[in-house]
Amino acid sequence: MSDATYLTLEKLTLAYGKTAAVENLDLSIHRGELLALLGPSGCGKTTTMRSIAGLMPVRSGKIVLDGRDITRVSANKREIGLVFQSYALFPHLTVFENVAFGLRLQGMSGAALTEKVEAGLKTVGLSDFAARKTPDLSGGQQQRVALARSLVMQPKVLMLDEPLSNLDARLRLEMRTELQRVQKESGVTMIFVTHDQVEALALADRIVVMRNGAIEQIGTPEEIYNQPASSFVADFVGFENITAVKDGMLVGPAGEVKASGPLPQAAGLAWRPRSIPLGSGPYKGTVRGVSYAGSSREYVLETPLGPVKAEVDAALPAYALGTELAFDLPPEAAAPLQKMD
Ligand SMILES: Nc1ncnc2c1ncn2[C@@H]1O[C@H](COP(=O)(O)OP(=O)(O)OP(=O)(O)O)[C@@H](O)[C@H]1O
Repeated sequence: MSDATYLTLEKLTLAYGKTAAVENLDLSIHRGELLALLGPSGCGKTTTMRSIAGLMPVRSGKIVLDGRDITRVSANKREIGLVFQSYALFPHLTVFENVAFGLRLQGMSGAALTEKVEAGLKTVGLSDFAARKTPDLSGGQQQRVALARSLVMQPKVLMLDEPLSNLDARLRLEMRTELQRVQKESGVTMIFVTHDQVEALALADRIVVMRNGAIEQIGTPEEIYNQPASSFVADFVGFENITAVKDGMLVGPAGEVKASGPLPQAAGLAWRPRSIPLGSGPYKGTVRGVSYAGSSREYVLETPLGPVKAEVDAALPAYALGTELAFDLPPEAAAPLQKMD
C-alpha cells in the first residue's frame, strides 16, 4: 500500500429525489488499500459505493480515480469492479465461462483468455472447479467465482457489498482470510461495505465509520477499536458503558456520580465491560443480570448512573442476582470521547 491518494471523493452529495443520502463526504483512499465502509443500516454505505461504481448519479462534488475525474464517466468505463452480495453468477455457465465472461466481451479469446481465466481461478483457489456449473458450488466457492470474475478484469478498484454476509459462520472466517490473501497478492485496491464491526476490524487496513450519510471517524482497526472519537463509534465497537463528563462528575442516563480520579479533557468516557472492576471501588450497584459466556461472566448492575455492564473471569466466584456490589469506573481505564450524542 502506498501513501499516495488513489481514489478521492470530494464534497460528495448523493440524493434520492429530494432526500440526501450522503452529504459533503470527503474521503481519500490509497492505492492497494483494503478499506471498509462500516455503519448501521441506512447510513449511506451502499449509496456511496454505488456512486463510486457509477451506478448512482452524483448530485454535487467530485470523484477522482488515479488522477482522472470520473464523476460523469459511465460505469463501464470506470475500471471499477463490483462484487454483489448475491454474486449474480450465470447458472447455466461453467465456472470457467463465468470468469471468462467479461474478458470475452472485451474481445479476448484463445490462449490469452485461457491463461487469464486460469490465473484468476488459481488466485481464488478454484483451479479444480473450472468445468463445474455454478449452482453445484458451495456459497463460499460461488463467492470465489464472483471474486475471480472481477479480478481478471484488472479493475483499478474492486468494491464488495457485504461480501461475507451470505456465508455461514465457519465459511465466513475462511473467506475473511481468503479475501485478505487475494487482496494482498493481487495488490488491488478494495473497498468493502459492511455493518459488521468484527468483519471490518478483522479485514480492513482502514475503517470508515459512517452515520447518517456522513463520516463519523476514519482510522485503522486499532484506532477505531481502542480510541473511538465519539459515543456513537464507542457504542458500535462494544464500549457498553458510556458517560458524559461535566465539572468532575460522570453523567449517566439515570444520574451522576463524582469521578473516582482525575478526568482527561473529553466530552465523555467509555469503558468496555471488562474494564469495570467489581467488588471494590467507590460506587455501589445491585446485580440485576448475570450471563455466563464460557471464560467470563457478564453482570448488569443497577446503579445511580443507570445500568453498568461488567465482565469478570468465570473462574471467580459468581454473584447472585440482587447482590449489592462495590464497583469503580476508573477514568484512567476509559477511552476519552471527543463527541457525545
Ligand atoms: N432507492 C432508494 N430510494 C430512496 N431512498 C433510498 C433508496 N436507497 C436508499 N435510500 C435511502 O438512502 C439512505 C442510505 O441508504 P443506503 O442503502 O446507502 O444505506 P446502507 O448504509 O447501505 O444500508 P444497508 O446496510 O441497509 O444496506 C437511507 O436513508 C435509505 O433509506
